[in-house]
Amino acid sequence: MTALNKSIEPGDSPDLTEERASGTFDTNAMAAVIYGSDKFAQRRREISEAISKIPELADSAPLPFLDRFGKVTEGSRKLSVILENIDKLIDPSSYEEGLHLYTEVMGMEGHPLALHEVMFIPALIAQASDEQQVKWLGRARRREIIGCYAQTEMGHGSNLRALETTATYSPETQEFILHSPTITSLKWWPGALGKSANWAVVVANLIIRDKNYGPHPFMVQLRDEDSHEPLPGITVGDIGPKMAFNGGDNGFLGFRNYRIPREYLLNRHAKVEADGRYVKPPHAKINHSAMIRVRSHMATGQGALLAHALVIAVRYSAVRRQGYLEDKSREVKVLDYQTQQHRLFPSIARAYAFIFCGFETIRLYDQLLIDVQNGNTSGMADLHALTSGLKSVVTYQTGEGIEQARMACGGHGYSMASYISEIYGVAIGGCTYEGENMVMLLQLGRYLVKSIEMIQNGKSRELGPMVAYLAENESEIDLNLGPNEYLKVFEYAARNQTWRATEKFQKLRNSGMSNEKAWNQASVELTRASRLHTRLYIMSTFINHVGSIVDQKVKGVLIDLLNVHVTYEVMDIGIYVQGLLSSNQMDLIRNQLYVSLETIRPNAVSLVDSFQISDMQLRSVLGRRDGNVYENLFKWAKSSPLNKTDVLPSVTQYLKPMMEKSKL
Ligand SMILES: CCCCCCCCCCC/C=C/C(=O)SCCNC(=O)CCNC(=O)[C@H](O)C(C)(C)COP(=O)(O)OP(=O)(O)OC[C@H]1O[C@@H](n2cnc3c(N)ncnc32)[C@H](O)[C@@H]1OP(=O)(O)O
Ligand SMILES: Cc1cc2nc3c(=O)[nH]c(=O)nc-3n(C[C@H](O)[C@H](O)[C@H](O)COP(=O)(O)OP(=O)(O)OC[C@H]3O[C@@H](n4cnc5c(N)ncnc54)[C@H](O)[C@@H]3O)c2cc1C
Repeated sequence: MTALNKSIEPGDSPDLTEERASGTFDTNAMAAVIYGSDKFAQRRREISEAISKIPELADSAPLPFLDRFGKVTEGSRKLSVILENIDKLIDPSSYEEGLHLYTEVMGMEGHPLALHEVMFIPALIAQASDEQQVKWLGRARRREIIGCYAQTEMGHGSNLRALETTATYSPETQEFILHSPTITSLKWWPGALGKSANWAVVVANLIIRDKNYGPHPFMVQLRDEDSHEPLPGITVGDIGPKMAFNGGDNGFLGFRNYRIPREYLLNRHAKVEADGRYVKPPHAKINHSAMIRVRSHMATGQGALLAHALVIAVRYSAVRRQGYLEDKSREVKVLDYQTQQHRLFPSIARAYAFIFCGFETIRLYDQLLIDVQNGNTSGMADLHALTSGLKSVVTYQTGEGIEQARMACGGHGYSMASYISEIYGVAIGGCTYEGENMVMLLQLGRYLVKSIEMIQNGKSRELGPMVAYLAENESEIDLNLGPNEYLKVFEYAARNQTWRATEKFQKLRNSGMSNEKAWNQASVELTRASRLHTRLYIMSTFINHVGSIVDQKVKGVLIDLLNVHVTYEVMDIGIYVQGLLSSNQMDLIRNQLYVSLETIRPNAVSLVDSFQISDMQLRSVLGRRDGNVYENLFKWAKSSPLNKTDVLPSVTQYLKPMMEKSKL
């Protein structure tokens, strides 16, 4: 019996055992749905089992007790153990298996290869020519070199057109000269840059004969491959502690007229010939493909983070007893309170929705990658708009859900023993990285405005499938018919808001205001339209995915979860549907939501168990699979370095003399 399936083990908390017994479906079958196939769900369990057999892969101390230096060292130590044992643990050619291995062993804190896998290698795949891939990709995959993705500068992250780092072409020597002209031009934030990476994909403005061709990606060696010392002309270091990711070394980087060969411009799409002739890429934004890739993966990634926090909060809520309902002889599980269910269950639904929606988005990205490799860039604008909105909505809602999960654990949720604050710190980083959320919502807003303009110009037929609803008229809503009717409510809200925001923008512009000023004055309304459009997409992919499930018991509980989702989401956007739904209909939906919370209640623990996050990965005293929270909380506190001695030196040095003095 593994520690991961829904089976009940001797010594488990009776409260959790009771919860697992009330589940109506097989958690392994649900895990197969969550992880895309039974085969991969099974592989995850096998990998977790294999990890548990290598004691050196365990944390050397609870991570919250380590200082920054300890966390960075711990990440590198574990990486070396992983690599010594890699063939025993995973199929090294599988990205997904690698991701599971790293997530479980490393925890949330970050490690030297995170950006290497997530951005550096993908940037080489998308932007390096075949010849360049022969030169670098194999070395990167074999981890002979460690890379990062260095784009953001101290002064500019969102506005890529204002980046200051230059790569000036010298036809005489056939080199690019990289230079950081100001303090604000220092690269700032790239993960793994500070201390780990020896190579980087650096984004710099390409200058040829005084003409600026805009940001382009260059392959740049930063450190000596033997000594790991920075190369002459390179200034590099760590930017200091952050809200989270403190086992990672986000860094700064400056160049002093640093020369690289002409062949180091990643030239799958844009080229500079020896004489300085520039060959344009097939699409102006093709250099942004590494960002599009990460944004496409963020729905699944954030869904997993939300799931992680919910495993902790839901299990803990089933063992935490506080207060009374009808039976005054025993306190109730806090999970029985309607307020607790309302706090947690819609987030369980969102975690599932984000994961399912992520499947579809990754499929769209993989298709785009193939199309672009074949010279067809026509899908780029659609996917850019979609993923811009999606990363913004899922990161924001994930942050909200995790914070509610923390509060749902009361005081112990505030302790690092819950691990929730670490998950929160990591998740909300996503609101900022890969494009600040407001900025990205406005990118989608721009696309929505263009779609409305097409309708106004009689070109509705040319609209893509995801925006076709903007041209439709609303129909009668019968809310007894199920999720598809709720989808229509969302379509109404998104359509109405998109038209209103566009018309506001157009009216301001037509009044003589500049395009930019009119845009700025309509921008809050535009971001609202973008959020509604994105939430509609999430809901529709959730509905479609549930419709495709074969296992009837799994499908049944997912339909219950879908009912939580659609009713909660529609209540949440009440202000946008006032013209469509009567107050009687709103009351009906509200009541359906409360009924659906009760329906989900017996399956709540099984739904979070199905994420199959091992205790090692969970790193939470409150969320442990066996539910034995209290004795382990005491053990955890006793392991605090502060408890190594009864009397601290700071007490002897400062507090005792103070108290002695006060006695006189
Ligand atoms: C795989 C596992 C995932 C888990 C990850 C966990 C690990 C954590 C790792 C964290 C790593 C973090 C890395 C980073 O943060 S890297 C740096 C990311 N930086 C950004 O995202 C910068 C954000 N800014 C931008 O993307 C652009 O500058 C912006 C889109 C905001 C504006 O670009 P620009 O000024 O150049 O363009 P315009 O606004 O003028 O638009 C011109 C037209 O181009 C279209 N456009 C813009 N971008 C794209 C694109 N990428 N693809 C297609 N089209 C694009 C835009 O819509 C305009 O079109 P129209 O003229 O037709 O309207
Ligand atoms: C954990 C983490 C990891 C990161 N990893 C990397 C990495 O590996 N590589 C890398 O290159 N970078 C990395 N970054 C940097 C990240 O990509 C940028 O911080 C991000 O793109 C936001 O840019 P900024 O910091 O310049 O924010 P700013 O753009 O300065 O945002 C500040 C405020 O201005 C607003 N704003 C800006 N422009 C507009 C506009 N046009 N309209 C309306 N409002 C606007 C924003 O909404 C925000 O409220 C990382 C950042 C974090 C937090």
